Amino acid sequence: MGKLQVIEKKFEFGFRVFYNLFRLFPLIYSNTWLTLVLTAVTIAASVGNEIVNYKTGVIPGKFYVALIEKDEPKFWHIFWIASLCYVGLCLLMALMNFFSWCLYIQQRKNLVQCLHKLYYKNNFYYQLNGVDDHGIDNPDQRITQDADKLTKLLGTSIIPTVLLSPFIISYYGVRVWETAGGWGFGMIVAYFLIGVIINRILIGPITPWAARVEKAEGDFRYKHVSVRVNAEESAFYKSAEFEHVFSDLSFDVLFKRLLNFMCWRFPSQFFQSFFDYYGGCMSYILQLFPLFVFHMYDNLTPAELSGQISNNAFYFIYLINCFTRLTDLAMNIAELGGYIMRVSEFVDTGKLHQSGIKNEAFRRNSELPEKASGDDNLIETEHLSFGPPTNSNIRIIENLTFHLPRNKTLLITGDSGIGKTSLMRVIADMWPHQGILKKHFKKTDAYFLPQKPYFPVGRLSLKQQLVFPAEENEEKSGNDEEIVRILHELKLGHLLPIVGNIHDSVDFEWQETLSPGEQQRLCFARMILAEPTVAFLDESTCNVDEGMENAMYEMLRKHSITYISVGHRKSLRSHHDFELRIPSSSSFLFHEIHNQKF
Ligand SMILES: Nc1ncnc2c1ncn2[C@@H]1O[C@H](COP(=O)(O)OP(=O)(O)OP(=O)(O)O)[C@@H](O)[C@H]1O
Repeated sequence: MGKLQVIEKKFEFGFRVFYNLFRLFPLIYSNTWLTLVLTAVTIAASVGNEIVNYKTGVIPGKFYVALIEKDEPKFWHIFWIASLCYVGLCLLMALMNFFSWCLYIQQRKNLVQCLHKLYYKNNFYYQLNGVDDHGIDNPDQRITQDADKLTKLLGTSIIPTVLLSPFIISYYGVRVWETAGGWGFGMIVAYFLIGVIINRILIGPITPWAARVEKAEGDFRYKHVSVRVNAEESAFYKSAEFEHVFSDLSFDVLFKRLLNFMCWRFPSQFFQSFFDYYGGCMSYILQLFPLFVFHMYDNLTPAELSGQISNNAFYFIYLINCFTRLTDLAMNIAELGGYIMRVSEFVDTGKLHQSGIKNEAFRRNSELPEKASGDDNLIETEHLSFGPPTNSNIRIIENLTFHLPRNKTLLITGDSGIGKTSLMRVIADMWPHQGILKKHFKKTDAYFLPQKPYFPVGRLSLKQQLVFPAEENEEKSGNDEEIVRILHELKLGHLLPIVGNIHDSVDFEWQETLSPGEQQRLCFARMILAEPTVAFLDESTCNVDEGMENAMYEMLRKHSITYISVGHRKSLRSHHDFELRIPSSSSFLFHEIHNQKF
């Protein structure tokens, strides 16, 4: 029945993955000292674990000697030491695990905070979600999931192993060299190098598939979020069947990608298991050097020989194990590659946005000499033109010129889709423009009331919703009596008993519960409380009756707020001094309204 468009992205495993990881490190270690301390503590616990591991590794050899020699006091002595060593080993393993998880959550916190800083700076989140995603699919997924998986792999697996390996390899390498000579050591290194080469070939496809799986996970989650947010609208449309089919389709895409991912992991998984288990066999094969080639143990008794063979096997297997741990990481690193590419792509686009390279045209325009006349006007435009930021060839409005006198109100009218809201976007500096736009008011004195009411989620209290986006305890947040009065004026008094104390969190989400008209009036109350000098109202009374519309405009005048409205209703004319009619993208009618009633 349905069909979903699937766009594959090309991410490859290679040098770029490591280069991008290197560039992400300042973000992952942004809380530098704490993260470095946690890294050091994790490494210290790992070192301690290795030392105790070494102690326990040679215990079986000692048991062999004591048992074969039938030496009971020696046996009990080894027994007590062994018991202590194993208690210490388990404690250190638990500590290592604990600290590596602390490291992971700290790294995640650092990375997420940096991503948030980038996301919410200069409206980057609006750019990605509302204008042009610049190829950054599911930015929320990158912040919530990819950053998590990236730091989890890094903190709990990759960093401890990679930092510790050189020391363990050096220590056990020397031990192996002493017992099995250069040949024995060389054989282990060769074994490792073969493992690296085969792994490099096998893990190549894992990175792109890890990235594709992440994208599909994001799309699947987004489909469900969208159904959840729009459940009522969807139910009115009786679209359960449609949602069902498209939810299944969305999961099918994810399923196929997961299947591909698992298939590409299979050879790598097989090889790694083989490499690990065959390593155990290698530790006995290597005994041929001290025993048969160098004849190092010809003078030992059978008991001493069995102890020596057990110890040698431990050294060999440990060195091989260090190398196999590194090659085992390969699959993790390949998977990590996908997350690194997705997160670094987000960061790069964010930085590009912040440095304004994408908005160079916009900046050039605002640097044009502004010819418009003095500040006896509230707002002035001269040959103002703009189009969607995604397509510079399209012009929504072309050569718009008008001067709105200070303290005068303006109504913008025109057919649906002609560009009224877009003009608001330009005035709010959210869209670039050509030509001159002069605003004789401070940015902080202007308030834009968007067409679609917005209530942040989190079961916020009524007060928090009303002072949004300010914090509840900020100075300019209106006192409680004033809030109650404004709510009654807007016929929202019935909400007060529902919410109880206006400072307490509620047990519902505002946007899911309030009627469109209530939402519109509550947003209006929020604007009145913000005490702006100029208000831009985008169809802010379209969901209320004319009586309420009159009351709302009366409130604006009472609070001395100059306003510019967008709307279709004829009744709005009586509340405005001027009208800007936009019959087409290049013809405009700006005139004074003479039939005011107030
Ligand atoms: N982000 C965007 N990218 C591309 N085109 C866009 C974007 N946003 C809006 N448009 C297009 O710009 C045109 C003007 O849209 P706008 O929302 O300004 O219309 P409007 O006059 O406010 O309509 P209405 O009265 O229905 O609210 C429309 O054709 C719309 O499809």
